Amino acid sequence: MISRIHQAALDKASTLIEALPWLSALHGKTVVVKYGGNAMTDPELRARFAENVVFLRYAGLRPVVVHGGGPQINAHLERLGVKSTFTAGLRVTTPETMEIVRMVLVGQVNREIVGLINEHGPFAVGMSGEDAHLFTAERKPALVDGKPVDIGLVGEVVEVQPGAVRSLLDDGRIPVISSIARSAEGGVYNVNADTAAAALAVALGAAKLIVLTDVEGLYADYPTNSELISRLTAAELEELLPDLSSGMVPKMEACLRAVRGGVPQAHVLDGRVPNAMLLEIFTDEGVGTMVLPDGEPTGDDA
Ligand SMILES: Nc1ncnc2c1ncn2[C@@H]1O[C@H](COP(=O)(O)OP(=O)(O)O)[C@@H](O)[C@H]1O
Ligand SMILES: CC(=O)N[C@@H](CCC(=O)OP(=O)(O)O)C(=O)O
Repeated sequence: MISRIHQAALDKASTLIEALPWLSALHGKTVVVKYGGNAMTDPELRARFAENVVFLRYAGLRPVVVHGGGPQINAHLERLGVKSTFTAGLRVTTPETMEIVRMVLVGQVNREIVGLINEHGPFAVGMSGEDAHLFTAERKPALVDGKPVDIGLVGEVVEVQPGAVRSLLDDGRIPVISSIARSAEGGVYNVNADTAAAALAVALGAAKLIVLTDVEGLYADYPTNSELISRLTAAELEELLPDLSSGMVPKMEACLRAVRGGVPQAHVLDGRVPNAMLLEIFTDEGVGTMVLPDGEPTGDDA
């Protein structure tokens, strides 16, 4: 008879075996993980996030982290008494705000993520999206009721030169990238981190884009309904986009951009759930919302 202790050990072994097809399919593949500021507020969860990323690296994948830090920027602006507003989910960015955005993302948030990953070994190397011409952006107005509104030094990534990131990956490192871009004219732009992550996933030919946030995934009819949409195609998402509200708009646009750009799967996951990334990648269940290319079966018609 199998004792209870043995049963627990057997269950662990089956969980490991369940991961085998995914380990095999994703070996050597690049996964771009967007780590949102709202998913990094709890120190315990930040440590779990770092562990998960290092796990992916040891499991033979090539993880790349692109991070935001909206709440951390807000806190710093508040301390300095600088007012900041958002239009259509994007921060109105004056030259003074830009200096602070850059300082917080590159000098504070990036350093913290790099430090947490490197507690496990010499893996993480921090970069700003400006470095080695990684991201070049053009100034982008926000769209309010279909009309363009100037929001200052906010950019849309128009060119990605992923060479430096590829070299780091080839060297076994984990690139950790802040969502700042250079402008072709020599300045810097504040770019939404979801959009930057999608652009990089496309340029690297990543196998997955994973966006970590502070909700389970995409809800239908938010906020009246919290029914999770677990799978949808790019075309289905495109239809939903005009009805989405601010926080989710850049995230779902990023998933659409990634999938339309050739990334086979884009996911929005709950960063508040410990090990959500590992559950998504290595188990049969899957969690959060998955966006697939057109023509792929979703849950409803699979
Ligand atoms: N349809 C929706 N489904 C889920 N969340 C939504 C939806 N529409 C808007 N949201 C909001 O978007 C937020 C996530 O965006 P945001 O706050 O910008 O996160 P992050 O800092 O991770 O980028 C959620 O906390 C939720 O309040
Ligand atoms: C243009 C714009 O809005 N940029 C964002 C960049 C950081 C970000 O995207 O952070 P999250 O991922 O935590 O939201 C900002 O200034 O807050």
